[in-house]
Amino acid sequence: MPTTPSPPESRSAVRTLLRLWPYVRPVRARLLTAALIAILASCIGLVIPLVLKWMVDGPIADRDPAGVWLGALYLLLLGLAEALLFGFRRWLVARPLSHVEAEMRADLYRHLQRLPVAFHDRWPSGQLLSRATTDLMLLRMFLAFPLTFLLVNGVTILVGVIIMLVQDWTLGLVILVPAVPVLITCVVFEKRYSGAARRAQDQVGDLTTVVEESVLGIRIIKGFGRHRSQAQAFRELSGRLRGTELHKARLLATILGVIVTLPELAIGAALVLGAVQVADGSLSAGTLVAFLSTALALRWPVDSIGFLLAMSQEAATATERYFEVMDAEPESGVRGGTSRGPALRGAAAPTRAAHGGTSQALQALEEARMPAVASGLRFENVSFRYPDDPSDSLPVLHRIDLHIRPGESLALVGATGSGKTTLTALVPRLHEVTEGRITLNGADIAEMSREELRSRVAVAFEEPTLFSASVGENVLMGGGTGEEDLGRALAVAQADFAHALPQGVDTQVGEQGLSLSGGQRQRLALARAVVGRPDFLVLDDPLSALDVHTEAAVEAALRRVLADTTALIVAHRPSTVLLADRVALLSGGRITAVGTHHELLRTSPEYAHLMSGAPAGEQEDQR
Ligand SMILES: Nc1ncnc2c1ncn2[C@@H]1O[C@H](COP(=O)(O)OP(=O)(O)OP(=O)(O)O)[C@@H](O)[C@H]1O
Repeated sequence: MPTTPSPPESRSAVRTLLRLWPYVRPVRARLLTAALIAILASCIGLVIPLVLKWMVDGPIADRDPAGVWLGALYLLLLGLAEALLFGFRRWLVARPLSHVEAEMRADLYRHLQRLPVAFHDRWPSGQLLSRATTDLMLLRMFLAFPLTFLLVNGVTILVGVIIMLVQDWTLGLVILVPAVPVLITCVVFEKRYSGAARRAQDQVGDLTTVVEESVLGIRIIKGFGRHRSQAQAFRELSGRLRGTELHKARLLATILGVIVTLPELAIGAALVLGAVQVADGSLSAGTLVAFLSTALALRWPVDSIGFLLAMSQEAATATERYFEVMDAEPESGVRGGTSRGPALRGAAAPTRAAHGGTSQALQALEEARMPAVASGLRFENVSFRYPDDPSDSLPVLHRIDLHIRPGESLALVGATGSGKTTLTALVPRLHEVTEGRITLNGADIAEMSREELRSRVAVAFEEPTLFSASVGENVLMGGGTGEEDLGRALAVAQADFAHALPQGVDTQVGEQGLSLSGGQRQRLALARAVVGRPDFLVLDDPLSALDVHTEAAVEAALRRVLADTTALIVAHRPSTVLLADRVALLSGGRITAVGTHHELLRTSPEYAHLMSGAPAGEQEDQR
């Protein structure tokens, strides 16, 4: 399973959360207004104890029922105002924050589409899914709640403490005693909780990956009776996640224990002291009631700090995980200036002549007569190493020189693992060459925009991928404009079965096209490759799942299409090779022979062996 890069060792939660500013900026006015409204509502809550004081020392002491009723009316109005203001705050933030979440998700999705294939090879899909769902939900909740309430509760506590100190400063100091241990606990908690939150969110990603793999691989799991071992793997991961969540709960329980108990003890102490002072006559009963009501009104703002800090830590972790993906470099666009490696032009391909025998020498001579700006598809001194391969390892492809003339189709043959798929992936720039360059009609593909490159080059892979869309939509993804192109492409790929589906070409194919057979999917993928009438066609063994009769029919139709298309076709079977005008043999990361099928059968024992259908065990891993 691919693994994600490990998270940074330490980070400041505030600095991490500040990265959300570009998304929050457009809604800052609403958030600020909502926070001010919440502060106002909270402060109204703090006026209630003062009304109580007035009632106890005034109308209640004077036994004045009208005054008591008036006080009750004030309390009711204050309570109503507080509730209405809190409701208004929620209304103010709900819509803009769901917009922020949607924007961030859209940006993440857009970025994922632009990240290179090498990134997707490295990152487990579950990690990306969990970032796009759970993490973004945590961020929305943070913006809606802890962000505002850390501020609101902070201001409320400050105002409340000032009111208490004004009522009676000695009792106020008693209430303030637990502040220091509570603050220390918060700092310690923040550090510990941040580690646990990161672990838990990463484990959610791992769990998502396992669920996704199990669902996509359900046929293999059932076919090999692996459901028990798969369930075991799932249980282990979910057990680990449960352990981390319990650890988080224990940390939260500890901080809540401290945050709730110490202030409660302080309130208890203040109550005893206050009662003694009232008995002494040095404090009015109303002041004590107001003091204690204020202290009790501050209970929720203080108690909630634990939750708010925990949610903020989770949001900081979610932000960190979100930006880990967003910070990954997208595919490079147009490479300006000179090419990366030395460009060999015309016949300047000494390695090929040395490796390829007479047929290549002939080709080199022939190319020497061609104009300097060679047309067709040309690999010039191309080397390639996968980004994660150690730099001292042998490159997968080494100094490849290959020229496919305009309108020519060239079959690429080689033992399994020799690098054929890798070579074909370089043409649409799914991977970037490490050295050298590839040209289309003389133009370096690295200097073309991706849109231009992909409008000129079409690809079909051995493993055909279809999307949850109609058959027609899947095919027309390759270009083409309508019914006519679609019908022609389906005919070339011998995919006329599409017309016989329940809703014809409008029939929806299930996820990954699994409702179709392997051969049907391959033919639709081939139709997708040819529908846009590309100048260049790259086919990675696209007929492997077809029976011989269908293959022959596809080949006959393809031959007509290929008449004016420059094509590179990975082939394993002689029947596919015969589609092509010439064949190149890839061995040990190099092109070791180029010629017609019959030439290579005569001159290359390795080629003859590969085409003979004999077990190719000894041909593998020649690099
Ligand atoms: N994403 C990747 N990261 C690192 N190495 C890779 C990656 N994909 C393929 N390789 C390695 O590159 C080499 C060439 O693989 P490639 O798929 O190009 O071979 P192939 O000739 O197409 O094989 P086959 O005929 O079996 O499809 C192999 O050794 C493979 O292990």
